[in-house]
Amino acid sequence: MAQSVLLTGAAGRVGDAILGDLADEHEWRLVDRDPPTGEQPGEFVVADITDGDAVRAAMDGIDVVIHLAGDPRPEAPWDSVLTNNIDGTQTVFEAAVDAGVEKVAFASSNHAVGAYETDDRTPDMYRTHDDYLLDGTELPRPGNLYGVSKAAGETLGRYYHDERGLSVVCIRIGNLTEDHPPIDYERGQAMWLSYRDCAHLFDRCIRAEYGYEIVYGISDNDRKYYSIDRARDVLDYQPRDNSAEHD
Ligand SMILES: NC(=O)C1=CN([C@@H]2O[C@H](COP(=O)(O)OP(=O)(O)OC[C@H]3O[C@@H](n4cnc5c(N)ncnc54)[C@H](O)[C@@H]3O)[C@@H](O)[C@H]2O)C=CC1
Ligand SMILES: O=C1O[C@H](COP(=O)(O)O)[C@@H](O)[C@H](O)[C@H]1O
Repeated sequence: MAQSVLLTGAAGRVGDAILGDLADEHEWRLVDRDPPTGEQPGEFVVADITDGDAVRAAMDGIDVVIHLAGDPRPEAPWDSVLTNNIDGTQTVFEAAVDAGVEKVAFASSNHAVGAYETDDRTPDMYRTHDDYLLDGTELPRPGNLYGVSKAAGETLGRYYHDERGLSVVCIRIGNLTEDHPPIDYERGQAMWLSYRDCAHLFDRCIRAEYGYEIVYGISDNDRKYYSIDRARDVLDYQPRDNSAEHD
């Protein structure tokens, strides 16, 4: 059955990947502070996610929220991540609970755990002979303030699940690129997420049943230091791409 889905950050790259494959699969309401370019698959609300009134209005009649909006730069300064990523995410979770939304999928990041990539582990952990693996049960270990903001978003999700009854899945997205994995970048190849696997993963977040989860969002790359077992088990994520199959 089609569900009513609110997609924040719809005008960005991850939003583009999701809507590229799923435009006809659900009833979409799109939110971004940047106005749309071209035709959209649903109502487009131009709003900032830190504007509580606008976010509450956008939640009306919504079953599921995919929350992407935020500053995606690993080098983003504290004032930006505090406003866009932490305050904005709290505003979205709070409005979702108030509106009786069932589930929220939160775009977390590999950078929430970037500091596990210590000097003694790298670059081996990016290569197939190495078996170092993070599975989503480890504590956050950010290597920058952007990663801190994503860990904060995951913790907000934990609170809104435990105390406010929301189903929440946090996707620690790897490196999304269109058509092929990053070139000459071993780390990016190990955490590549293809556009079609990205769309499929978020489709599973819309359709699956869960309580509170943290999963990694990468394709089925030969070398991976993030496990996708939890995404497979809980969401029935079945990726089709593998960075090793590209030159
Ligand atoms: N692209 C990637 O490989 C990865 C992305 N992510 C996360 O996924 C999400 C989406 O990332 P991308 O699509 O790559 O970034 P993007 O910059 O292409 O898209 C983000 C969108 O959010 C909007 N936005 C930002 N702050 C906003 C605010 N306060 N109110 C309303 N709209 C706002 C922007 O206008 C933009 O359209 C981000 O939260 C990012 O941290 C996480 C890991 C990897
Ligand atoms: O969270 C994010 O991660 C990806 C991959 O990180 P990078 O440091 O290897 O580039 C990044 O491209 C994206 O912009 C960011 O939001």
